[in-house]
Amino acid sequence: MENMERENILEIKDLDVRLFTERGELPVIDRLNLTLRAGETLGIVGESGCGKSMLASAIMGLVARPGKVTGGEILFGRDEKQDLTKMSAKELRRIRGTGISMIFQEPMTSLNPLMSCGRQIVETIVAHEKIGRAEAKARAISIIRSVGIQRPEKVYGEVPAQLSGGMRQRIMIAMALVCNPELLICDEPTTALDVTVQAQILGLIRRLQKEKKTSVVFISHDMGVISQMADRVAVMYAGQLVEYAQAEAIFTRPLHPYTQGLQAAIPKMNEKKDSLESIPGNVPMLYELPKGCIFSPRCAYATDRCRSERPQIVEADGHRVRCFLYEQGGDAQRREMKATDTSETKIENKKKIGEEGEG
Ligand SMILES: Nc1ncnc2c1ncn2[C@@H]1O[C@H](COP(=O)(O)OP(=O)(O)OP(=O)(O)O)[C@@H](O)[C@H]1O
Repeated sequence: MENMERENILEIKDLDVRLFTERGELPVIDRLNLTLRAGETLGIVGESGCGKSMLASAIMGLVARPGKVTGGEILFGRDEKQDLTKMSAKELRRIRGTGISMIFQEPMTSLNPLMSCGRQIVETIVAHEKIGRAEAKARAISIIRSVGIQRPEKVYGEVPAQLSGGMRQRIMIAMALVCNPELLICDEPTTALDVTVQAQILGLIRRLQKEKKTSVVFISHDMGVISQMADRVAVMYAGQLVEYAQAEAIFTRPLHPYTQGLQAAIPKMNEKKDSLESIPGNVPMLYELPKGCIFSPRCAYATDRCRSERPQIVEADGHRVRCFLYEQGGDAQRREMKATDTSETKIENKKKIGEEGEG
């Protein structure tokens, strides 16, 4: 299989990030292990507060107080990997833009409202490359065109406020990709957009990723969106990895009860509800994590053991999953009952991928 031959571009090993607060040291990311293969998309999914954005910050070297990386490694690169957690601020600045770049939910947080879109792209290029301004301008116009904007010369001279939300997101994608980074991190890039524009932007990211062979970490709370983007999926819950597998496996046979709940909520996600109707309750606060399995208070299958003991990650059916149901010698019947086939949901979601167009 082609996938098996690909090298890793990112290896996260035993990553620990803590928040140093008045309530003590809180494990916002707890011994996380993940890998991303070059050219693939790793989807990170979980409800609000699960630590997804903190993970993005850790990869970008942007964890700020009260947060701190307290352990583990984030190895980045093809042949000789460098540990991003050990880099100086100067080295990280160099890597951001050319090695790794990021797009956010709200383009206005990273675009300068006073500077024309074209000029912002030119400034990004000249900050990272030895290149004349005329050449940088030609490249800026070309990348504006390549993100599906039909009048690039006009948009070049416009400030972000003159553009629609979808167009602004396209400009942010252009800025993120103009220096051909190896890795693109997308943190909820379409959450603020309406469904049609969302489909166009997802299509655009997929097309550019294929053309440029970029590796992508794609973060979303929405399993429907993840199903359209990811080759491999990591499900996070309150700072812990609870399931990790090929997307196909996650969507056809989700193992963890939390993943199954996220899956069941797909049709309701677009209603922007704060909680999942299919899973009662909320993600626990980091200062009051349950003693046993952190998902046990919301889990229909929780036993006394789940409420008193923390499960470790186990390999089951080609997945990694953090649940006692899938331990060697675990309850085979319950296991069978849980791993329901949800391939129909997946097929429905594949159908949602929209045509690209200016939005
Ligand atoms: N500066 C901070 N001070 C205190 N708590 C924080 C801080 N930053 C993050 N947290 C807490 O860390 C946890 C993880 O936050 P994070 O933003 O990474 O989650 P998320 O899954 O990305 O959710 P969202 O989609 O809402 O951003 C949350 O419980 C959040 O309240």
